[in-house]
Amino acid sequence: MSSSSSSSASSNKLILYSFWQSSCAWRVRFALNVKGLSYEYRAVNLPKGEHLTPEFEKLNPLHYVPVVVDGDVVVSDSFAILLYLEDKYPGKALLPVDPQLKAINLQAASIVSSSIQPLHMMGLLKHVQEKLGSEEMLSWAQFHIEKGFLALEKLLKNVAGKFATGNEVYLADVFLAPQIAAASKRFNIDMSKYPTLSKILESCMALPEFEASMPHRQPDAEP
Ligand SMILES: N[C@@H](CCC(=O)N[C@@H](CS)C(=O)NCC(=O)O)C(=O)O
Repeated sequence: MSSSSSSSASSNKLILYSFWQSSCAWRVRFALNVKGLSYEYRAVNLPKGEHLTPEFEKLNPLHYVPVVVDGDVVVSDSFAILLYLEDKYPGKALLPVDPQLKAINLQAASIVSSSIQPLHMMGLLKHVQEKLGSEEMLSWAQFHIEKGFLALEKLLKNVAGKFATGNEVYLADVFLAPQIAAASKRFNIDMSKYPTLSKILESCMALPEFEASMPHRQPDAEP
C-alpha cells in the first residue's frame, strides 16, 4: 500500500484507501469532493493483491476497497462510509429532506451496490471467465448491468432533473455516475437506451468534484 498526496490541504484526519479503477472507491472520492472534505489518498493495488494482506485485513476483514479512516473510526463499504460521512459531516447533504426523494436516493444507491456492481465485480468475472469463457463473461456482465439500468431508468425518469432526483447532486448520483461511466466503457453498454441515466452522467461529468474523482486523475492511475 502506498500513501499519496491529499486531494487538497489535509487539515482533517480522513484517510481513503482506494484503487484508481474501483467504482466503489470512486463513489467515495466523488462524495468526499461534493462535501468539500479533504483526505489523504492511500493506494491499494488490487491486481498485486495488496488488499489480501494481514495489514489490510485489520481495516476490512472482507478485503475490499474502499475504506475510510477518520481518527479512531474505521469504516469500510461505500454505503456505510457515505452514511457515516453524512452523519459526521452534514455540511453538504447527500440525502434530501423530502422522505420520498430520500427513499428514491437510497433505492437507486442500493440497486447499484447490491444488484449491479457485485454481479460484475473483478473476482466474480474472473471466475465466470475461467468456467465459461470470455464471451459468456461479457454477456453475463451485460445482462446484469442492463437489468439494473432498465430498472433505474424507470425509477428515475419522472423525478430526474439534471441529476437523479432534481437539480442537486445527491447519493443516487454518487452511486450512479461511476457505475454508468465504468459499465459503458468496460462492458460496451449502449447508453442510448437509457436517456435519463445518460443525462445524469453528463451532468456529473460537468462537475469539478466528479472530474477530480475520475480514475485517471488518481495518484495510482496507470496509463
Ligand atoms: N459493497 C462494497 C463492495 C466493495 C468492492 O466490491 N470492492 C472491489 C472494488 S470495486 C474490491 O475491492 N475488489 C477486490 C476483489 O474482488 O478481490 C462497497 O460498496 O464498498
